[in-house]
Amino acid sequence: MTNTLVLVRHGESEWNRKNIFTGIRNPDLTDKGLIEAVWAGRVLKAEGLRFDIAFTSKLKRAQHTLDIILGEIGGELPPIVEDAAINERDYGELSGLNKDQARDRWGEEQVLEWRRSFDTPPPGGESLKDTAERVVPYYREHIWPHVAAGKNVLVAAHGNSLRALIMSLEQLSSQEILDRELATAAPQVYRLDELGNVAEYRELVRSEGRDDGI
Ligand SMILES: O=C(O)[C@@H](CO)OP(=O)(O)O
Repeated sequence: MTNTLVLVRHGESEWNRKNIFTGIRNPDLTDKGLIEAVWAGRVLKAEGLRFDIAFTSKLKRAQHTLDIILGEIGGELPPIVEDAAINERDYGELSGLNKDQARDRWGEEQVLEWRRSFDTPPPGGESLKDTAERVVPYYREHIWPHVAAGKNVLVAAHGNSLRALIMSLEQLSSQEILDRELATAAPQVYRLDELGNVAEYRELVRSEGRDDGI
């Protein structure tokens, strides 16, 4: 038996648009982010997927994305669990700063290391490793049991909290996760075996200029 777990990063946020480090700050979606979330809901519906339970963070860009997706899929709403354990990685002192200005101040290499290294936290913030240390135990205790019980589970969260989870699911090395980028609102569809190993993985990606309503 394989069970379905879908991970989706929130749609474009106001701070993604402005190129600002966000972390656990709380901007909402842009108009484009809203449309992306609608697209994600429609494409999941077109796949014939319905969800028995959904998880999201305490941040409104992820919650709003989830609400839109579930609304597009329609039918009875599944229970929704909100937990700070799957919040975005805390960017510490970088939160609220423009990414280009941060590069001017600290240099390209330093900023890239804070953004994409595995275990170097930005000042006052969390590394991807720190993020994994809260996301993965939460997944094992609270999310996986539903998948294991044969339920379809949707998780709407954030670029880095999901990268931390994907690293564990796909058993990627700290080197391999560095290049893994998640597009906004592109559902990552996993079929997991009874041990939680990935039996099948597909990313549903938007192609620009589609005119079929999806
Ligand atoms: O600002 C953030 O919180 C994240 C996600 O958008 O940025 P980065 O791409 O640097 O991980």
